[in-house]
Amino acid sequence: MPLPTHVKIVEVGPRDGLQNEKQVVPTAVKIELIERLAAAGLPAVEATSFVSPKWVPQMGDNSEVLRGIRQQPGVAYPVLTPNLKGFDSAVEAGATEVAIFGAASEAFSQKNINCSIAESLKRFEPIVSAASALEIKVRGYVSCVVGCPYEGAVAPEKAAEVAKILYDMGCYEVSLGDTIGVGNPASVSRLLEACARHVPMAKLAGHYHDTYGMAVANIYASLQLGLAVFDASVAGLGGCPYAKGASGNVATEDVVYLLEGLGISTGIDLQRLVEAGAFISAHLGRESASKAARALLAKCAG
Ligand SMILES: CC(C)(COP(=O)([O-])OP(=O)([O-])OC[C@H]1O[C@@H](n2cnc3c(N)ncnc32)[C@H](O)[C@@H]1OP(=O)([O-])[O-])[C@@H](O)C(=O)NCCC(=O)NCCSC(=O)C[C@@](C)(O)CC(=O)[O-]
Repeated sequence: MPLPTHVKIVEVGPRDGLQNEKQVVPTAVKIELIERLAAAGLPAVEATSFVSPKWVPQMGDNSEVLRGIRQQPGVAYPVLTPNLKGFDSAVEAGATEVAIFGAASEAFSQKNINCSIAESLKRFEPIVSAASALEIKVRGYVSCVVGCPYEGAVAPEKAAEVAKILYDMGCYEVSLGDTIGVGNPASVSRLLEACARHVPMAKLAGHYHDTYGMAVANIYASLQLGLAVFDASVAGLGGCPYAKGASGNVATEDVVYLLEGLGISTGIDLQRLVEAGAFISAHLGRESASKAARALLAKCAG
């Protein structure tokens, strides 16, 4: 199959990236990061999550963040909503796109959102109905699509089953989360083949963490199967608070560098993206996890 000519990147750094940071990141820094990412050409920047602040304190300023962004036309700013309470707060703060997040592993579902997979799917139904009435788009996530930190390997069919339910429920796209980054091109290809038997490939996205350094290889394997939407996190920020040891998402800069090399358009200005990554890395007081960003910054400096 020929590679896609255009790929959409969903930037998840301000949410998935920052949610695991121990130090409190000021609201103004989060807002500036989101605005820099949108200015770099990202078509979607996941801004925050309306989860319990007891569970994820870093996202406790969700309303201030969402209200504070000077939104650009044509850019989506989705937010995570685990239940109707979160959805209502998100709508009140002006959300026009939300994401619901389930899992392919029972143990992870319990640890992450305190209920079983079946209960979570029941909980999502009223969110999707309410969103549909308000013409709010809903994206779906399935976590632990390759492996779970508590249960080990996850069967591709299990991930596909949950992806199908989310898609049939009304999610416009389902993002497949390799939450702990254990996938490799072979296992991710098996996963995509299983999911594409139930959900059109054009409605799936890849969300690959880079724990074992396989994320870029997994994206390349996914492109070969026709996948054209990928989640990524600027400077490779992140990890999940309920998946110990998992590293950040694949770095957005690395994905853009790969895609540019393959002649695939993204609409993203790599230089401005690298500057956004340098901005948040300087704030966090550490070097970017993106190899492409580090190389480009060194080239500029030298
Ligand atoms: C789902 C809950 C809320 C259940 O948490 P719970 O404790 O079972 O909730 P509850 O319904 O029993 O309510 C308990 C208290 O929480 C409050 N509450 C209830 N809901 C909300 C809300 N939405 N916003 C604010 N407050 C809320 C509620 O009002 C009540 O307050 P109290 O009466 O005790 O004062 C909790 O487990 C939670 O917030 N979990 C979120 C965990 C999380 O954010 N994980 C990271 C995101 S997922 C991820 O990163 C993976 C992904 C998407 O990136 C893809 C991948 O990589 O795989």
